[in-house]
Amino acid sequence: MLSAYTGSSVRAAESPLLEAGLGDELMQRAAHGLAQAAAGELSATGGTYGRSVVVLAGSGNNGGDALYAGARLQQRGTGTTAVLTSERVHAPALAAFCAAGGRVVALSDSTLDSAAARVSAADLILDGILGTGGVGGLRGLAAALIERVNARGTVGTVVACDVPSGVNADTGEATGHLLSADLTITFGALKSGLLIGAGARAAGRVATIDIGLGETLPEPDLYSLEPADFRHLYAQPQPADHKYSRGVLGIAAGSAMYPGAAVLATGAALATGVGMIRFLGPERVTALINTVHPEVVCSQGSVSDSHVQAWLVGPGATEDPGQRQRAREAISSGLPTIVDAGALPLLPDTVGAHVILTPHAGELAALFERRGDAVDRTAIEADPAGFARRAAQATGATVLLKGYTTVVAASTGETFVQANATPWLATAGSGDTLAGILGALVATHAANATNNDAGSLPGVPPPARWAVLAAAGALLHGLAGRRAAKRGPIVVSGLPRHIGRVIHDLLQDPPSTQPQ
Ligand SMILES: NC(=O)C1=CN([C@@H]2O[C@H](COP(=O)(O)OP(=O)(O)OC[C@H]3O[C@@H](n4cnc5c(N)ncnc54)[C@H](O)[C@@H]3O)[C@@H](O)[C@H]2O)[C@H](O)CC1
Ligand SMILES: [K+]
Repeated sequence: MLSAYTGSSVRAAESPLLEAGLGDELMQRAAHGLAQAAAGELSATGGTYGRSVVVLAGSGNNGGDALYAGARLQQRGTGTTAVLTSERVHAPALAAFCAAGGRVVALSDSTLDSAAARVSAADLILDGILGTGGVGGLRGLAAALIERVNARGTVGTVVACDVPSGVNADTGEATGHLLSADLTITFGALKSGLLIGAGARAAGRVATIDIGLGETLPEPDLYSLEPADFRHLYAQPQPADHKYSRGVLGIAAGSAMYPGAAVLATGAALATGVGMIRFLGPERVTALINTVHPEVVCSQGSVSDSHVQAWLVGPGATEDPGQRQRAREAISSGLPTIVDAGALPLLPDTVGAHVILTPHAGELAALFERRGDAVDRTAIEADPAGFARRAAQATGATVLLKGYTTVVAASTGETFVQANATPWLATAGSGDTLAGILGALVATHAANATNNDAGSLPGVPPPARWAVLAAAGALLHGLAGRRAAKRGPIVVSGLPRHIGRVIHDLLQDPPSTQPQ
C-alpha cells in the first residue's frame, strides 16, 4: 500500500530540519536523487555523455533542486542549459550550476521562442519551475514557455522535480499550461497531488527519494492499494466452505428499459467469486438473467424475503417502482449495500459506513444538490478526494467516486485513490461491472468477517474497512480493464473473463515467498 501526504504536511515535516540548519543538506539529497534518476533515463536511451539537458528553474527551492541536479549531470558529461523562468533564482544552486560549466538563458519576451525550441529538442528536461510552494497554475513567462513547448512537442524525457510544475501538491488540481512528465521524482514522501486528478495524469511514473524526513511525517493524507495488497483483502474459499458460508449477494438491478446493466453487474459479481447470487427484478429481467447466468437464483420477490449477506442495488434500475422499493429496503436492511446509479437518489439523510455509494462526478453533484449543497460537477472533477470526503462525511456512507482516478472515502476520513484503470474502460456498462465486483467482495467479506482478516490492512484503522474493500474492487476493475484493453477496445460484456484471470494472478504467492 502506498501512503501519500499533502505538500503542506511534507513542508511542515521539513521545517524542524530546516530550523536545525539542514536545509542545504536536504536539498543536496534531493538533487542527488533527481540527478541519479535523470542519468538513469539518459543511460536507458544511449548514455549521458554529450546528451542535451535543459533545466527549467523557477524562483524557489524547487528550482534550486533542479539546478543542483543539472550541475551533477553536467559533471557527468551532458550539455546542460538552465532556462531561468523568473528574475529570482536560488543563488547558491545557480552558482554551482555555472561552476560545473552549465549554460544559462534568462527567459524574456525575446528569448521565449528560442528557449521553447531548445526545450523541445532536448534529450532530457528537468522541470523545476514550481514545487510545493506553487500557488495556482503557471503564470507569466513560464506559462508562455510551456504553452509553446507543448505546441511543438518534446522529443526527450521530461523529469518533473517533486511535482509537475503548476500541479497542486495537495489536491492534484492544475489550471493552465502543464508540462506532462514521463517521470516525477518526489522528495521526502509521496505527494497526494501525484496520485489524483490532473496531477496523476501529468506525473507519469513516480518515484520517491528519501531525504530523511522519517518520523516527522504525520498520518498519511491518502492511501493507494498496490496489486500485492489484493491477496490480503480477498476472502478465498476455505475447504469447509459451502455456498452460504462463502457469501450470498442479493442483486436488485435492471429494469424493462435497461435489462443489460443487470446482466453486466451479475456477470462481474460471478466472476469475482461469490457463494450464491439471489437476483430480484421484474420478469423480463429475471428471464434474461436466467438465460445468461443460469447459476443465479432469480425471483420477483422482496428484499425482506431474501436471505443474503450483502446487497447491490441500482444498476439499470431507473424508473421501475419495484426496483426502487427493493433498493430502499436494502439500504435500510443493515446489511452491507452497494448503492449505484438509479438507487443513489433514494439514499436517506444518513446511513452507516457499510453503505457504499458509487457515483460518478455528475451523480455526486446531483446528490449534493438534493441535500441543498449545490456543487458544480467540474469542481468535483478538479478535487475528487475533497468532494468524496465531503460526501462521506455528510452521509455517513463510504463513497467511491468514479473517474480517471477512482477515489474512495471512508466517513471517518481515510481516503484511497486508485489509478489502475485505463481510459478504454470509459464505455457504457463499465460502472455496472464495477458495482458487481464490489457486491461480490462485500458479500464474501461479510460472510467471512469473523474468521479472517479480509477488509483490514495494517496501518488502516478498522472503521475504514469498507473503504479498503471498495478500493480493492476499484483496483481489480482497473486491472481487468487493462488486461482486456491489451486486445483492443473493451467490450464490457467480455470483462468478467478478465476479472477471473486477474484474480488468479493476484492470488499467486509473491515470487520471494515461492518454494525454490
Ligand atoms: N524546504 C526544503 O528544505 C526542501 C525543499 N525542497 C524543494 O523545495 C520545493 C519547495 O520550495 P519553495 O521555495 O518553498 O517553493 P517553490 O520552489 O515551489 O516555489 C515558490 C516560489 O514560486 C513563486 N510562485 C508561487 N506560485 C507561483 C506561480 N503560480 N507562478 C509563478 N511563481 C509562483 C513564489 O513566489 C515562490 O517564490 C519543494 O517542492 C522541493 O522541490 C527539496 O525537497 C529539498 C528540501
Ligand atoms: K516542478
